[in-house]
Amino acid sequence: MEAAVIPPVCETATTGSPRRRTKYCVYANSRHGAQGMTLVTKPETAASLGGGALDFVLPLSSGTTTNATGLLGEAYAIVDVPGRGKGVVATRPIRKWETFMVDYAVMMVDVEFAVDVPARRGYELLARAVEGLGNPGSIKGLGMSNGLARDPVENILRTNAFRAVVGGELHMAVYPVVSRINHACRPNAFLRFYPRQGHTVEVAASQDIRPGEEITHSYITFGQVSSERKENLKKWGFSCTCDLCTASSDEIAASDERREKIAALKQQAIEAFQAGKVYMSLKLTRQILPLLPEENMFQEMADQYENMARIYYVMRDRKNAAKWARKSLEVLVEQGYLKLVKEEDVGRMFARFEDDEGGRY
Ligand SMILES: C[S@@+](CC[C@H](N)C(=O)[O-])C[C@H]1O[C@@H](n2cnc3c(N)ncnc32)[C@H](O)[C@@H]1O
Repeated sequence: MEAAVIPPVCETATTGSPRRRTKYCVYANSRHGAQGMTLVTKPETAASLGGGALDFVLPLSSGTTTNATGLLGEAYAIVDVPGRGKGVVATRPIRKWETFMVDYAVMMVDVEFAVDVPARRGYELLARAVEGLGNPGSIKGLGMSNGLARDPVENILRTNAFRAVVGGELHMAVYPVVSRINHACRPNAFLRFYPRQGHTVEVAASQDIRPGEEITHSYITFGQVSSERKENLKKWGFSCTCDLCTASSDEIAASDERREKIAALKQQAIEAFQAGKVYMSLKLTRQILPLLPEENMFQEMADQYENMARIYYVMRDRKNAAKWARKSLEVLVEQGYLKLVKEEDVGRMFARFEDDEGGRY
């Protein structure tokens, strides 16, 4: 395919001493992937990525097709969700752990750009970055719900961007389809990022999802109680209307109680292990395991199974240590982080326990 890389357009910051003023450029390739790709970054960062910065090979997963509005798979559709703008719903049953969506960053902006470049010129460069895409509509149509932004592209970045490290520098990255997925405090899906593969993100189900059901992921760390979630979602600028936050006060209180219990047990298990009370630590960790599914805290399972393996390892019970190590690795396979469980992975886990001198839980 003929390349469609436009010559970079640059701007030098007006802050800092004249010799050390940072330069930022817009690099765009309108034919990268389905939508194009645009990068607003320092020339050194672009250079560190080599010639392939805007020319990643984008492997489309099966079941994913492209159309004018973005990467659309047959498993989901983007629809209006009352009170939450747009959202994503399942159009067929999605099985637990199934990977049903793949998306790519189409726009990445160095986080320091907004601080270093004066607003008016910065907004011009951002607009140019969007126009450099093969399909500017994939960015322009995204949600804007940030009350502090003074420019539409800034608003889109603030509402939708994820953090991404590009050439060692922190950037904001926008994914046109994944950005449509709303937050839930007990979500039914999760994201796996692949920064070294063209900043791809995959979305997988953490439970069975019915047709018509909204697909959600968590914008914040899992397992928080309602008051903490409210505080942490403030920086996203919305008050959450997910199923858990709009449940009855009894249900919210029961969930908070379970989450507090899990947090307390985790803390006590660590303290017992560190004090050399391994039987106590084992007993406490065993109590955590059945509580996790009740809050769908699936992303903790592998860690807790690994903790079981570590405790048995320190107790010199190699048979049980290997059993729990395998269980932990099996969870990572189910969740798509690992291809398969190899015996050498169990050995590697044990070597890690040795390196930690059994001291770290
Ligand atoms: C990344 S966007 C998600 C897609 C967005 N709804 C759209 O129309 O494109 C984040 C914005 O969606 C809305 N949103 C996401 N999850 C929500 C929730 N649980 N409750 C209320 N609003 C939510 C908020 O306006 C938030 O700033």
